[in-house]
Amino acid sequence: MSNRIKNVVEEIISDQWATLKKVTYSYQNQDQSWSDVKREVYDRGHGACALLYNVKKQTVILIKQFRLPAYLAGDNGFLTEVPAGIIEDEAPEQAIIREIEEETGYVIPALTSVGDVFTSPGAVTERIFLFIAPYDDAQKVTDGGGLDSENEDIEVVEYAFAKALQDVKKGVIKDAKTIILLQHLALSGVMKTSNL
Ligand SMILES: Nc1nc2c(ncn2[C@@H]2O[C@H](COP(=O)(O)OP(=O)(O)O[C@H]3O[C@H](CO)[C@@H](O)[C@H](O)[C@@H]3O)[C@@H](O)[C@H]2O)c(=O)[nH]1
Ligand SMILES: [Mg+2]
Repeated sequence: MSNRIKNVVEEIISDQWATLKKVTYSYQNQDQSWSDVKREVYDRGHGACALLYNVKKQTVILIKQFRLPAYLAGDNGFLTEVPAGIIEDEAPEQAIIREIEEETGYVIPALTSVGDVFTSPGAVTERIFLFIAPYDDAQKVTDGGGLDSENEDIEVVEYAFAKALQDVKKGVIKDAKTIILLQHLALSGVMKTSNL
């Protein structure tokens, strides 16, 4: 906690599926003076996501689903992403193991953590925990596709890794966590990037 922040007062504006708060606080500027600041903050918890890769096939598993906020922002709304989900009362790795199975149909017993990021720190409290893991065909146990009870309609796509990187370059893949993980995998040297 910074001693440049004090008198934090939170007021809940909306508390339905997630929470929207109005927060006031005193902030000490670089010149030591104090300002009173007011901000709106959206809290929908934290998330976890994972990039599944197969070195032998040079492929990755991505999913495509409709994202209303992206649609409202002018996109067609159908985003290609890594599987991801909201962390409930559990460790990030446990959350992503469950989400991978629900969304892609793969059972992945263990993953490697590659850190965590704030997705939109000016407005949203969310921290996303990033993972990678190898997969093979034998680990696919169901079709995946998400939960009907949550109106999820997810298409699972096995992508050539080189095509995924080209789609990042072309701006076809626009989701930040997905781009971070694809670029991480490219930099890690685990997959071939020589033809790019
Ligand atoms: N009823 C209701 N359901 C909602 C609402 N907002 C989202 N949902 C549903 O709640 C479910 C959440 O699915 P998860 O798989 O757990 O989360 P996610 O949306 O994939 O979130 C992941 O990706 C996000 C986008 O990058 C990340 O923000 C998040 O941290 C996580 O990584 C989805 O079915 C979604 O439609 C809402 O306002 N009301
Ligand atoms: Mg999800």
